[in-house]
Amino acid sequence: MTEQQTPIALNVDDITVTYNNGHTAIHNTSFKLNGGTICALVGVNGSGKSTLFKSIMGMVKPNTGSVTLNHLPVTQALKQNIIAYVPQTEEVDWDFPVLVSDVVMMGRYGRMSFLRIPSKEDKKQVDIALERVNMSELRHRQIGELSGGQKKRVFLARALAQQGKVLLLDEPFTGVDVQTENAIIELLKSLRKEGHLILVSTHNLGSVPEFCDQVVLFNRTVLATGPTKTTFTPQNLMVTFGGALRYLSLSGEKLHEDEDTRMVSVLTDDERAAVFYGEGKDDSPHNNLLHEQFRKK
Ligand SMILES: Nc1ncnc2c1ncn2[C@@H]1O[C@H](COP(=O)(O)OP(=O)(O)OP(=O)(O)O)[C@@H](O)[C@H]1O
Repeated sequence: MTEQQTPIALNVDDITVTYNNGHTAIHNTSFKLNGGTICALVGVNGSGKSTLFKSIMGMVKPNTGSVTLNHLPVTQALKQNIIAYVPQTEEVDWDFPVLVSDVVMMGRYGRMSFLRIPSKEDKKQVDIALERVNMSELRHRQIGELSGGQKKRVFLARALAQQGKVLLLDEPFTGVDVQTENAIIELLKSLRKEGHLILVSTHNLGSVPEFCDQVVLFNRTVLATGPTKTTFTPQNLMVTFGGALRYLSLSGEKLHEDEDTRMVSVLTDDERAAVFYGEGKDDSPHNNLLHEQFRKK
């Protein structure tokens, strides 16, 4: 079977990760996703989202359980360039003297010989990737000279140049303006149409129903997973955010097709998605996180 014909599938099967210091960051975590999906990974700070990404990428080895991509173990999937990862901005050394186009070319390394001499095809894919994230004009800039949003787009371009059908994005919207966020969302939607499987962690709850068709609600293990319409409910979000979430309004399509609208209210298109929180005196990290989101509006 050729790469194009292979149905895309990610299977995380009962993984547990304990770091060397004895901390079990995630446990008994299982979910399955197929191509043509954008899935949101949602959870409080420290709930283990990055650890989950790193486990899928084989950067952290689970103590138990397994991750397979297209029924292949991660190590083989990586060799076949099936999967690309956009890490959190803080995990990258921005002082490293390298040009934007060089960073994007790194996405092609897995397809080059050990001499790493770019072919015509490599250069073409870098051009296409830069164009798709609207960064062609800045291709000769040093990476350290870019703004936060531009850096995100360069790393997205690197993942696109890799031409992996599975994309993992760790908080791609943190520190980016609304225009850039919308541009990234539109790009992800077109990748979904092309059959990509996209798993994206985000703290921006309001935009999840706008572009994610699946969700994984997470706190060290999967709390709920399934279609956004039926899973991204106020009740499930209450559980995910430790009960700090008092009231939630979501824009986008109707979340419930039946009569039971529960706490979900549907806003008109021009109303921005909004997440409201109670005025309680709860100073827990959960509550502070939610208030922080509210302030950003
Ligand atoms: N290398 C490590 N060694 C030991 N503990 C770690 C390591 N990396 C992360 N942890 C711990 O594992 C837990 C999960 O961290 P992780 O970064 O996966 O969470 P997260 O959900 O991505 O958080 P955030 O939303 O803040 O980015 C945290 O308690 C963190 O302190």
